[in-house]
Amino acid sequence: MTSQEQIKEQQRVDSVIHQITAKIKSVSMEYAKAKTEMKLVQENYSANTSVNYIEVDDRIETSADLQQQRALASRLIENEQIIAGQLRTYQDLEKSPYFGRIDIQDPEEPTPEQLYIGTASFTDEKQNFLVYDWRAPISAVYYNGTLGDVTYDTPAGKQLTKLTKKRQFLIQHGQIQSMFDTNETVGDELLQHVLGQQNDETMQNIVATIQREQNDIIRDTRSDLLVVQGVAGSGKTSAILQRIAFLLYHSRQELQADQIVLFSPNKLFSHYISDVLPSLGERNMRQVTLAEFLSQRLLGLDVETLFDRYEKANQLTTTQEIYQRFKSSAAYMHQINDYCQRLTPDHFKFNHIYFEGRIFFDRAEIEKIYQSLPALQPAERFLRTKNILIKRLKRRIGQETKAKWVTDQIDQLSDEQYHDLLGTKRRRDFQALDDEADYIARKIVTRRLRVIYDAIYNNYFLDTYSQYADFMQQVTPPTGINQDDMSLDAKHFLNEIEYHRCPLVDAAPLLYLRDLLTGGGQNHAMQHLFVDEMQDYSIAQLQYLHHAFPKAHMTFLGDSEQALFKAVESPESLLKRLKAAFNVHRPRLLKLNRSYRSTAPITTFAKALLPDGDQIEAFSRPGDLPRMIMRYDTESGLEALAQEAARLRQTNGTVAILTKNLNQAHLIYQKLHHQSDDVTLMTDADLSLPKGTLVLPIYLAKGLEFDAVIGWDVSQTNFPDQRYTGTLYTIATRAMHQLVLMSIGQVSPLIASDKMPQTVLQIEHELTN
Ligand SMILES: Nc1ncnc2c1ncn2[C@@H]1O[C@H](COP(=O)(O)OP(=O)(O)OP(=O)(O)O)[C@@H](O)[C@H]1O
Repeated sequence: MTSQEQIKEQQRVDSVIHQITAKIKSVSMEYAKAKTEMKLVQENYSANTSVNYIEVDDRIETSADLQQQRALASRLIENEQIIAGQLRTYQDLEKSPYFGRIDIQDPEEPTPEQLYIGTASFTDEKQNFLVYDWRAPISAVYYNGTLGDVTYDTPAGKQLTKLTKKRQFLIQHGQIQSMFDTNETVGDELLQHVLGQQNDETMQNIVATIQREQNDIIRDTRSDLLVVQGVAGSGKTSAILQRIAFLLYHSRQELQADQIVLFSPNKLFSHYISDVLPSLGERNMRQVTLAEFLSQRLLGLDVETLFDRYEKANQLTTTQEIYQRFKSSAAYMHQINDYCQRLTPDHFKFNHIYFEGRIFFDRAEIEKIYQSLPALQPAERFLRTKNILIKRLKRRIGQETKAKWVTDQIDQLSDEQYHDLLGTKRRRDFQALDDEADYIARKIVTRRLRVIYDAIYNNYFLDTYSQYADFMQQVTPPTGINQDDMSLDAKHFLNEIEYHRCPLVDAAPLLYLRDLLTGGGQNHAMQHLFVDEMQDYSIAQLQYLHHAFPKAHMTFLGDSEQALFKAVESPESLLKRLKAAFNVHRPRLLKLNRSYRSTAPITTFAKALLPDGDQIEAFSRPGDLPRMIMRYDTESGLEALAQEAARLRQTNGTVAILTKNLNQAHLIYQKLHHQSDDVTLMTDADLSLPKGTLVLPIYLAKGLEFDAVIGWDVSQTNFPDQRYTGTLYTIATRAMHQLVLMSIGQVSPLIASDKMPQTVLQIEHELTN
């Protein structure tokens, strides 16, 4: 490209930045004004809240006044937040106003038009677009089109235009660092540059370099079930986040960030991705891990986590494995549904409702209510039972108001307490003095019996656990286990419940049964459900999520090769199973085969670990060959590890030592942290990733990436057979720039196999088998 051309482009950059700076100035003034206004209201508000109440009437007036001020304050806060958001967007644009340019010529136009694309739109005073948002319909051409005739979607339908030029820019601090014209989606030069950089503490947005197949995921607004199977490092997580930003832009009026929920693999990951949406001027969606979601819904129980499962996964007997598979299947959930539909009223397991240690509503009474109702859907019948119980509770409250303890309590009330009970009522609202006393008595009894109301409201009168155990005893078992085995398992489940524990595999089925019988548990407001690392979810769990968010469009992303303890399944068969389980209309499967995270030598090694690794395409970024270091006892292995970690740290911001399990992570940490204060042991409770040397079990590193990775003890003892292929592959693919593997004793046959080309690994010692 001629330097003349670059000078011209730089002049445009300068001119746009000049206008952005002017805009920042005016918005800053607006912001300062909004802040002052806010402060005034706040001062006024706190002056009012310290008023002494003398008369009830005063209090009512003051509180109306306060309410008005509160509403005003929240409006001002909202306004202040909007302006602050705009300011942040302009400040980002000021450093790098855009990253792309397209020249397009519409059929009826004599000359092409030049459009510039950036992370947000920017218009001049006459509302001419100086920068187009990357999510605008026309911007799709930048990501999708090669030069020539192209079409793009608009609200009015498909539009045809001719793409005559596509130019990419790297602009930093207002200066064009490089620019290229390209016919590709996004040229490799820019991608090389971005991917070669050191890892940041949090993930970056990828809008400047989105690839065509990623763009398909981001801009899909049609599918109700979008399944993305992508190899490690192919940008699945990145695509989710840009997709959310796109959806928020696309449906600005109807969709709010808190109507989108993302299930993420762990809390570290939640933090890791938390900057992407704000960097695109959007609020973050809701984020939750499966463990958090299940324990919120099963309050009082200690629900086994995926991490507990990883730690135990290889201790399961064959029969236990059959249970696990069965309870993870759509067939099991289907049987729960059938069971609930067929359940006769005399098979309901009701609980007594207790009050202060004594039975308040007897289970027999509840049973009778339920049985007396017409044969409706279980949930409807349950709701009616609930309403009758609440009516009876109200009646009991009415009777109790006459009790002596109530009159005694009224006599002892202070003025303040009395007014408190009166609430917004005034003396003149009552016809007679008795009415007022009655009102107060009711309030007192209602407060005391509130726990009963809560118990009814929360369905505590159904013994869900016994009901689920009853289901297990009736279920048709799969081949390999019989009815007696299922009964034993039901006993085991109830025994766990005694200790307030719930096995992970039972959590979703249990909740499903509870929801079907009680009619609860569904959130109809959620419009999009995203599940990252879907290979770690069972179909039963996914089905429960679909039930819990019935209106939500689903986007599930995963890599079956990274399943840490599950057989690999082809994406097509997975989609088929999901389609059958979910009853969706517009399912779509997309695949991402190109891996961007790691250097080409690392990806080449990682793909050689897999039986069907050929489909993985390495991005052509050069780097060192992965190294294999062998030692023959743990002590010298740990020595070598310490040296290796220190060596890698000299050139890398983060070095992660990844282990198979928590015990091994502890062992390493014990040894290393005495030698260096740069070492951190990461646990499930950690929320952020520091720089330095990190030690963590692989399941906590899911979805994350590090400058350098040391895979600890990839020996035959630790990784004996193909059940560990997924684990090893996941370890190797966490590395961006450098990968070292260490083995104590003979190397795992997964690595030391005939299939592994000798050229993909640099070996420090000869392999012994
Ligand atoms: N189009 C792109 N432009 C720039 N960087 C990209 C692009 N696509 C992916 N990357 C980078 O590649 C790395 C891997 O992306 P991401 O974590 O989204 O992949 P993933 O498929 O979710 O990986 P995994 O399944 O292994 O966790 C990230 O650093 C991401 O920023």
